[in-house]
Amino acid sequence: MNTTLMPPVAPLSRKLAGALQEKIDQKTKPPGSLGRLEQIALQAGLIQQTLQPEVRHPAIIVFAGDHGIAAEGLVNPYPQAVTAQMVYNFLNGGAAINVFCKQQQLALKIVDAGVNHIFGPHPLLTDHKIAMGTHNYLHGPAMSLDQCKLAMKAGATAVLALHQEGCNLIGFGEMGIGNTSSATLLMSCFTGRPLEDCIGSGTGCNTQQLIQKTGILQQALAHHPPMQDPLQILATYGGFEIAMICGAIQQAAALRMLVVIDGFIVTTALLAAAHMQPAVTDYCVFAHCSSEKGHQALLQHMEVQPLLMLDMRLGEGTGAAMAMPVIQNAIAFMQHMASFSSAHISNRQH
Ligand SMILES: Cc1cc2ncn([C@H]3O[C@H](COP(=O)(O)O)[C@@H](O)[C@H]3O)c2cc1C
Ligand SMILES: O=C(O)c1cccnc1
Repeated sequence: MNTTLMPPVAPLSRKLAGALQEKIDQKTKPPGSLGRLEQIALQAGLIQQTLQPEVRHPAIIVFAGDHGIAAEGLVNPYPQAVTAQMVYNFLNGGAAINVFCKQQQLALKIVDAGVNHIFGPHPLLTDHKIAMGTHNYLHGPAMSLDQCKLAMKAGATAVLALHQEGCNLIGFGEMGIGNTSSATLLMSCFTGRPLEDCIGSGTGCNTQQLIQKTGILQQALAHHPPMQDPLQILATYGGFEIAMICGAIQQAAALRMLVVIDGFIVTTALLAAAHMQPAVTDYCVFAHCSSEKGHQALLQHMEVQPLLMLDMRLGEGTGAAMAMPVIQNAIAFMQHMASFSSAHISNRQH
């Protein structure tokens, strides 16, 4: 499916798994004692097809886009204008993701996927604007199939640029007021779970607002026929930033990069990507379990384990940024820890 649209993603070969596990087990520690770090080291070795995996130029890309549904304020506690205002905050270095990237020495790129505002040129900002926001999916699809394909290709282009700068570890983030609603609808369509299992309070809906959000999203689902084609589902309910992340993930996996999945919204972009190319998930590390309600169920549905539980629910790639040091340490132990033989330590229990 979609093999002509996106570069093909090969399922991860486990050819080196035995040798990688042997190397991990020869490190000066009881077998398995580095827990999830050992799994990440093994995964990085399989992705990079080497016994010496390494991290080069780790980066976060934040894709920003506006949502037609958000203009009416019925599903989002904050006004649509906050998307553009937050993009300026990213460019000025003031957002949470800026602080965390600086702290962790991660490169940060911002992509205008389709914000309802014209930005001037800025060294941190890449312009891949598809339109001034999506259409309201209460009345028709959020975007055309052509726009959806364009968005996926733009996401791939953004990843290609970072890869050419030497990056092999990439985290994805998003900004788009109203995008927990898109993510909810995508989760419900792709998993077949009822809306109530997928919906949460986003940026902070109170009880009344959550009832209203649920009613509106039920209307959206009723307005469109049930669909099978992942591209059509993505175009109907997605955002430009979500479609770009869907394409970006596929490109990153095709380039054998290690992909760090952020919170609820980015996980739904991966869900769409996995329905186009199932092997993408092999290349992913799941940074955290967001406290947005649907996320835990979604991770369980995908049969994956998040690294961190920090009760975060921000987006922007902040969860991915938190997981980066864990991943870097996993690869560092593989590179730098002594083995039992090199350190002359007995590798036997008495
Ligand atoms: C100031 C501010 C900064 C944010 N940074 C990320 N989000 C997050 O909240 C939005 C989704 O929530 P909802 O669907 O409820 O609108 C997205 O933009 C997401 O990235 C933010 C939201 C706000 C208000
Ligand atoms: O988990 C997320 O990614 C999330 C949750 C709420 C609002 N924005 C993002």
